[in-house]
Amino acid sequence: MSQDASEATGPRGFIVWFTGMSGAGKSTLSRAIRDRLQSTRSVEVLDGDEIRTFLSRGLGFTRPDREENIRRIGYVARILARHRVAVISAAISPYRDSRNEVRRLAAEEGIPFIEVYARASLEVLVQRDVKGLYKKALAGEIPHFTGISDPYESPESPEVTVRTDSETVEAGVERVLATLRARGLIA
Ligand SMILES: Nc1ncnc2c1ncn2[C@@H]1O[C@H](COP(=O)(O)OS(=O)(=O)O)[C@@H](OP(=O)(O)O)[C@H]1O
Ligand SMILES: Nc1ncnc2c1ncn2[C@@H]1O[C@H](COP(=O)(O)OP(=O)(O)O)[C@@H](O)[C@H]1O
Repeated sequence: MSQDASEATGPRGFIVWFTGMSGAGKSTLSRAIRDRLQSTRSVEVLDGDEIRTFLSRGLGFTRPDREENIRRIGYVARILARHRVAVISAAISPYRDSRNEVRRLAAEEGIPFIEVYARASLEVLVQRDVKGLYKKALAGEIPHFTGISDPYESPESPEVTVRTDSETVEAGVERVLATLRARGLIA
């Protein structure tokens, strides 16, 4: 049986939900935010790569598979947030409907949900090519590659947009933290 979260004490949980294309900076910003918060509270990063190894193994990159991946991450995020963890999700989550569904389910439980759009131009992403995937995708070697051979639906009204092609990591982190502070979620 699960513990009644209302019996626990400490700051309330919330979900910071990153979205953005591969190489946009979701992992970098998530880890930096975790580093800033972890001395004062419980915090967990749900990183795309790790999730796909342990929770969503076997899922690919078709729309139904990505939707299932996001549904699972959202489920775990809500469980953690219920127990007062600051949850940071760093999956691409390219579909607006999937993100909005996670937001809706969080809202049903009164869990604050902060959508953060990690945004950079395709030109910069291709220049960065952190994992060498853009080169392959542009050569037609990766079907369903987000932004090249698969859609990316940018958020319509994210709580925060971080332009990682023109802002420093530190500035992006500060803006996310400022939003959390303004909502009374962190000190
Ligand atoms: N076809 C295709 N499209 C996009 N990304 C691909 C693809 N194939 C492999 N990868 C690698 O998988 C990481 C994205 O997985 P996610 O779980 O975040 O994707 S999703 O949210 O389910 O859409 C993504 O990681 P990040 O670069 O950290 O975003 C890629 O490294
Ligand atoms: N302002 C910034 N914010 C985040 N990442 C940045 C920024 N400027 C440059 N980068 C670099 O861009 C890359 C982003 O990679 P990563 O965080 O793995 O992206 P993602 O998780 O979205 O795939 C890293 O090499 C990071 O150092």
